[in-house]
Amino acid sequence: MLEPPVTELLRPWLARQRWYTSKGRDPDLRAVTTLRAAAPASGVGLEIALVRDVAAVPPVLYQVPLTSRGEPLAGAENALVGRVEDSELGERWIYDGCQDPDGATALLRAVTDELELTGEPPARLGRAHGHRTGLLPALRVTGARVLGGEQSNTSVVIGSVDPDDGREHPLILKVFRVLHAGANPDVEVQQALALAGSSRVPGAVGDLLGQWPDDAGTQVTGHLALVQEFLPAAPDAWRVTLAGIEAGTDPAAGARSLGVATAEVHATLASVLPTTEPDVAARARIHRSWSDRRAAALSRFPALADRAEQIEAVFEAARTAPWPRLQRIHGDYHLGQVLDVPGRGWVLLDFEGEPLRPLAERTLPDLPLRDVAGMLRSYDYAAGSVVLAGAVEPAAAENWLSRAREAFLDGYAHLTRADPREQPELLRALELDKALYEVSYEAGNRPDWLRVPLEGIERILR
Ligand SMILES: Nc1ncnc2c1ncn2[C@@H]1O[C@H](COP(=O)(O)OP(=O)(O)O)[C@@H](O)[C@H]1O
Ligand SMILES: O=P(O)(O)O[C@H]1O[C@H](CO)[C@@H](O[C@H]2O[C@H](CO)[C@@H](O)[C@H](O)[C@H]2O)[C@H](O)[C@H]1O
Repeated sequence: MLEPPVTELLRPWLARQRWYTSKGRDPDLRAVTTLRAAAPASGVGLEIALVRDVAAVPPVLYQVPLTSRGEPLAGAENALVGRVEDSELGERWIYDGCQDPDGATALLRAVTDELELTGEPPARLGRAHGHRTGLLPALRVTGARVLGGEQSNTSVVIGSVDPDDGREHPLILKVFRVLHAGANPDVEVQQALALAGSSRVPGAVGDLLGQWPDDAGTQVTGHLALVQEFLPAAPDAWRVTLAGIEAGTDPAAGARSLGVATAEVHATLASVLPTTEPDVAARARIHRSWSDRRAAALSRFPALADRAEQIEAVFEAARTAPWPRLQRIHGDYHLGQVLDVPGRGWVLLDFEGEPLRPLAERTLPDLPLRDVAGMLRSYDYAAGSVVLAGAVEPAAAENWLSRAREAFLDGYAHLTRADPREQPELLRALELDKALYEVSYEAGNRPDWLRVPLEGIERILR
């Protein structure tokens, strides 16, 4: 027994985290289960608390790995969640398990199936299973650090060496914060690509599957974490692109090669994962999702009501236009999801899909042009953000944007032999859909950036 109970301890802390989805509103947490390491490494206990925020509509299930220590951990003040009184162990210091290097190491060991995590008996059953996909030697962990920045999940870079030859094998452990029943596309799609031999995603190492009771008490399964090869010294395309615009560099070569890389990934995905006909039901479902996004953006930004009819007309034109076969895609493709890896080229990350979209939708075959549209929106964001910052004149940014767009589309068309510009209704609807999603996303996360998708909507409607 802990005093205060873990849900009370977590309440104020969770509300301050970047990945908390109901910013500005207090959570109301219910304990779902706690997965505990059977034999704690180094005397530091790892527990994964699964807590449901029932104040959110619909309720959101969060994963919170915690470590429990008998003494404070020097230098880890920022990782301290709080102090509790444990009825068996006495006073304990509870840390964010991702920021505590022993916690991150224990999570890695759970993924590589060297550490067992079991749920609280008897009523709140839960369990986790590690699953190794890569042939890694027995590694010695040398350190762990959480990556900072704007992230929907928590990623920890883990240094490790092969004790036999001293070679370094840096790894990245991604802890999914919002959990869903079912396979997480970030695991499923990236592993499918990596195991097909694609160098366009990081090497696969393993994943952690969890079991927990859903709202109705039925045991469900979903992914808790993913471990991959970490690619050091690889800036993401967002940073590379911003530096390029500010320096006045021609974007054509980089954007074209990104178009080629995108088409290559789409081709591999179509060959290793199921594809489907765009039948009446699939078209209706996707068309409905566009209308839902329009409604969500309008409720976030009511002034958009003036544009509602024009927006619906764009969606209607796309619904009746010719559609290609549906297939698995990236799903939330933007410049921040691509690394520029020296000697390897563009490497794609984060196939989890849009965090604001239900998982059931994100795992269905979809329109590959959705990714093309996502990247075009991202070039628009890059141009918009340098103008917002006053770093580049609007006319120069506009000129840069049109070169980047055309080069990206040329690269994509070159490899696929299907030019997205030959499907203008669909491409326009998907760009508009993404911009509407961005209105909702920015309203909840970065209201100062709202101008960028709003201006994007105006441009698309023009
Ligand atoms: N395998 C990797 N190698 C190097 N950096 C990575 C790797 N995976 C993720 N990153 C870095 O971590 C950031 C966040 O990862 P991402 O998978 O996009 O997480 P999130 O879902 O939290 O946004 C990326 O933008 C990138 O900078
Ligand atoms: O990377 P995530 O999976 O967390 O994606 C979410 O956050 C992104 C912001 O970091 C957001 O992307 C939007 O902003 C980007 C610039 O920061 C821009 O390049 C993208 O085009 C734009 O959509 C993404 O939409 C959201 O799902």
